[in-house]
Amino acid sequence: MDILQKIVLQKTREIALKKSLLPADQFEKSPLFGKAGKSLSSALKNSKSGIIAEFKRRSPSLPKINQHSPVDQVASAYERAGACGMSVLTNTHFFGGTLEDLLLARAATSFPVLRKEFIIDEYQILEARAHGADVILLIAAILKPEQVRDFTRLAVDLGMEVLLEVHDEEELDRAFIPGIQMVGVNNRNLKTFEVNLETSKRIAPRIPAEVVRISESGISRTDAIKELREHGFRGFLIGEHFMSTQEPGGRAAEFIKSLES
Ligand SMILES: O=C(O)c1ccccc1NCC(=O)[C@H](O)[C@H](O)COP(=O)(O)O
Repeated sequence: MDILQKIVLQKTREIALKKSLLPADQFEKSPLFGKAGKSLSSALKNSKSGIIAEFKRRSPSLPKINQHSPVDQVASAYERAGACGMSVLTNTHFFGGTLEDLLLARAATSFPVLRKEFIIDEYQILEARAHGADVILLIAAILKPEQVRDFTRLAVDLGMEVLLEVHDEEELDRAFIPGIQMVGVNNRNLKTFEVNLETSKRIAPRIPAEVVRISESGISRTDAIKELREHGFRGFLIGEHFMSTQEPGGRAAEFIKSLES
């Protein structure tokens, strides 16, 4: 079983339990539920940096990244640093994140916030909105095309945007549908955990021109961003490079400043 299969198995059990404890209609009671979401795709189109900074405590490829930095402080420091949005891992079992992290990041900032989760059920989309997400991630590798279509429709109806994540051309061709605002190419091979930015460059020409291109994972050099921009990328999702210090916001600020020079 590969890591995505393991994650999906665990998520399936978790969602069944959650549904029995808290029915989905309860999410409508959240004060955040009816609020209009903030557009990450517009922020990226108008941004100089294009940086989406991630809050990530640990991961299957790196068991200890940052156990101590408080999410609200990191979130506001990322915003001050000039990031145009933030990604919050809410997956507890494999990444040590929580839905409370998402709420705290939302409350501490006014830029768009992405819920980074392995979404396999509409329940999680309602949950995302109730906890202040502006964007959800849909991972092509774990979804059928009809799920991508239905989940996109629901997210858009709730005022959110969708970032469709792909690892190769086949996933893109199978899962992309008009209405998706952003496509993210994940440079991490989830079978070996190796990262290779060539993956983004190879897939870029296949992404429809009107869609915002985001390169995800393994980015730690400003030169890499300059190269990826030449391939039409407008967004750059960075987790480990910022979080593997006690001052993630400070590292993001330095990085963004050196991008501008
Ligand atoms: O990061 C992992 O080990 C991982 C393993 C299995 C599924 C997803 C995984 N990562 C999620 C992400 O997409 C990254 O957190 C994100 O792109 C940032 O990557 P990085 O800058 O390399 O931390």
